[in-house]
Amino acid sequence: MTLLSVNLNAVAQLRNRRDLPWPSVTGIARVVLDAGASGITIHPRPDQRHIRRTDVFELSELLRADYPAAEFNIEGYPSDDFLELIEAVDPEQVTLVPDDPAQATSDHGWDFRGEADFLASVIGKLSKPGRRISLFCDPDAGAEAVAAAKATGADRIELFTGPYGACFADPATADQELSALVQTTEAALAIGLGVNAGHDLTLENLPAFQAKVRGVAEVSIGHGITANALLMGFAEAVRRYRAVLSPNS
Ligand SMILES: CC(=O)[C@@H](O)[C@H](O)COP(=O)(O)O
Ligand SMILES: NCC(=O)COP(=O)(O)O
Repeated sequence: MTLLSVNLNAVAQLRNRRDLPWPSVTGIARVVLDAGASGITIHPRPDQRHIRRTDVFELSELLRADYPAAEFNIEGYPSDDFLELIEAVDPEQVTLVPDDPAQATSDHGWDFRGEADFLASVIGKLSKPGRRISLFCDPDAGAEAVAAAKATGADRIELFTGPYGACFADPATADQELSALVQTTEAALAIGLGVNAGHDLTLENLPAFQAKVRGVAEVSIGHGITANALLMGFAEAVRRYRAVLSPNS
């Protein structure tokens, strides 16, 4: 079974359009956990364009108080501020991503060999019982790279599925991407490194991914699931507004 962690970055970004508290990030967290998601993912970025520092603490309190079995997964570049946030919030999973502060979104995995000493030192600081460390990983990283990832002390890699999502409409290219993802996954699992996956996974591209890339422990999905939720929810919202405007029609 592959667990679903719902990324709430997009919900926070929608909320941030106005100086208003809705859509509520903790409110949507409740909805997705009540619906069976196994955890919540956030990627607080330095400019707080979506998840704000206050969201991180509010989500942590919610999970601790009402959803103790849910996993809190915090993603980000291991800056001093990020490490201090992790220390304060103490999530079950930390996913380290090699993003620079100005980056629009995550678009590549770590260079495990080039950054080996840095990653080992960060993981040494972050590791503790009950916390998992995952490293964002290029889909075609291959066996040598995942061995280097394992040597840093990480528990898992997170496969960057953006390139697969981007080429899904072209079956031949998507098949090549899936083969690369399978090879990287098998190499990781063979040496005892767990595998997560995420970025641009959708209801359309997830079935083929799930059928071919076996052994993935968790997927984190945000943008696609938020788009689906809007589409699936707009009709009911319109009906309710119309009922207020024309109660007897
Ligand atoms: C690490 C990763 O895969 C990203 O999907 C990230 O969490 C998304 O960040 P944005 O929501 O800021 O694009
Ligand atoms: N780690 C990937 C993630 O959390 C969600 O990415 P996306 O579905 O918003 O592209």
